[in-house]
Amino acid sequence: MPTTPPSSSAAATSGSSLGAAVLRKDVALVFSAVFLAALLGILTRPSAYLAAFWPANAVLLGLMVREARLARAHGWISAIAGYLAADFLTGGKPLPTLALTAANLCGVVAGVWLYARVVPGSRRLQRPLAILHLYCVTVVVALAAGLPGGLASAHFFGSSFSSGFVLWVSAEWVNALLVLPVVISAPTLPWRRWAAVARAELRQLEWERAAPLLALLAAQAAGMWVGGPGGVAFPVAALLWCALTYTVFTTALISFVSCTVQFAGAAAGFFDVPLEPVHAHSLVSIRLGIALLSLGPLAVAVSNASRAEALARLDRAVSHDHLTGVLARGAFLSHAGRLLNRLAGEGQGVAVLMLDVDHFKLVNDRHGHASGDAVLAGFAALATSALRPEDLVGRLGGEEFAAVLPRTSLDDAMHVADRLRARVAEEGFEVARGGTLHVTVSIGLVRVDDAAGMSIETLLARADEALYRAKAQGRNAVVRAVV
Ligand SMILES: Nc1nc2c(ncn2[C@@H]2O[C@H](COP(=O)(O)OP(=O)(O)OP(=O)(O)O)[C@@H](O)[C@H]2O)c(=O)[nH]1
Repeated sequence: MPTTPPSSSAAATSGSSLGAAVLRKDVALVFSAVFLAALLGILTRPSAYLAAFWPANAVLLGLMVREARLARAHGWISAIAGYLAADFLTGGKPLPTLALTAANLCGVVAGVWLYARVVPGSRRLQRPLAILHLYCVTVVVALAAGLPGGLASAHFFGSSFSSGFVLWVSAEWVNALLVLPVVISAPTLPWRRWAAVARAELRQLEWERAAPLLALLAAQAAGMWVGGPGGVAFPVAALLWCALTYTVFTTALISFVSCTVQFAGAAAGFFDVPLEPVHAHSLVSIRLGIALLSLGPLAVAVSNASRAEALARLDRAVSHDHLTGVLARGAFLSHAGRLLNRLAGEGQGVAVLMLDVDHFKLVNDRHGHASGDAVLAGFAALATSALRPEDLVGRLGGEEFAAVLPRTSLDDAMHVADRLRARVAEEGFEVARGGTLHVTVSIGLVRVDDAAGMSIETLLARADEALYRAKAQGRNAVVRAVV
C-alpha cells in the first residue's frame, strides 16, 4: 500500500482547503451578484418599457469573462440559484420563472463562449479593437437571449412572438452595452481598498479634473431643456472629454449613469418620444440610440489608455538600460540635472557616487561575457536595493555606474557607500553557468552642502577623480573628493 510522506499530505490538505475556500468564495460572489442584480431589475421594473433595467445577465457575463474559473459548474449553478431566488422572493410563478431564467442564461452562455475566443486584452477593454468585439458579442448575446425570451413572452404573457422578441433583444443589447464595460474594466482590488481609492480620488479632485463631469451635467440638462429627439446626443462632447480625462472604468461608469439619466429623461417626456404603446418602434429606437452613443466615448477612453501605456513602455525602453534595468546614461544625466535644480537652495546637501566594478575585464575573460552580464545585472539590483527609493541610480557605460543621493549628510553618504561596497564583496552574484562569482567595487564620492550652481557633469567629474584614487589605492574602497 503506497504511503504518503507527511510533508506532501500536509501540502495536499492545505491545497484542497484552499480549493474549497476559493470555491466557497466563487459561489458566494456569483450567487450574491446575480441575486442582487436580478432583484434590482425586478424592483425597478417599470410600467413603461423605456426604463427597463435588467443588469443581472451583463453582470454575470462580466464576472465570467473576467474570471474564466467562474464559468464552470459551480458558477452556473450559483447563477441559476441567484436568478430563481430573486424571482421566487418577489412572487414569480415557477414555470415562467424557469423559462425566463433559461432565456437569460442562453445570452450569457453565448457571451462567455464568444469572449473565450477573443484575445485577453479585448476581454478587459485594454485594446482599441475591444470595442468592436464588445459590439459584436453584445449583438449575439441579445439575439441568443431574445429568441427564447420572445418565445417565453408569447407563451406565458400572451404577447406576440415578434413584439416579445424585439423587447428582449433591445433590452438585452442595451443592458449589455452599458453594464458589461463597467464590470469587465473594473480594476481588480480587494473590497476594502475600493473605499480608500474612492476617498483618495475625491480628495485629489481638482477643478481641472472635475470639469468634464460638470460639463456633462450641463450638457445633459441642456439636452432636456431644449428637448426633441436630438437632445439625447447633447452629452456626447462632454462624454468624449470625460474619456480623454478619466480611466476606461470611470468612463464606462459615467457613460452608464449618463445613459440611465437619458432613459429617465426620455421616459419623462423630455425628448418628445411617444411613450405608448410600450413596445413602439420609436421607443426601442431611441433606447438603442442612447446606448450606442456610449460606444464612442468608450472607444476614445480605450484608445487613449492603450496609447498612454504604449508611450510609457517606449519611454521606459528608451530611458532604462536593458541589461540592468537602471537608468541609461542619457536619462540619468537629465534626471539628475533636474533633481539638482530642485534641490538648489535647499541647503540640505547632496552626494554623488561613481561606482566601478573592479577588474571586470577579468570576469569576462575568465567566465565569459554572459557571466559578466549577470554580474552587472546583479550589481545594479544590489545597488538599487541598498539605496533609498528617492535616490537616483544609472549606468554610465560598461561596468561604471553612478548615483545621486539627495538630502544626505557626508557621514550618511560615506556610510551608505561603504555598506554597499561591503555587501558587494560579501554576497557574490549567481551566474548562468551555475555557481557564484565574487567581485569588489570601488566608489568615488563627492558631497556638497548646496547643489546651487552645480551641474551633474561637474559633480560626476569630482566623484570620478575620487574613484580614480580608490582604484589607485588598491580597489574595494570608498574615497571622498575634497571640495
Ligand atoms: N559582460 C559585459 N562586459 C562589458 C559590458 N560593457 C563593458 N564590458 C566590459 O567591461 C570591461 C571593462 O574593463 P576595464 O575598463 O579595463 O576595467 P576593469 O577590468 O574593471 O578594471 P578596473 O576598472 O581598473 O578595476 C571591458 O572588458 C568591457 O568589454 C557589458 O555590457 N557586459
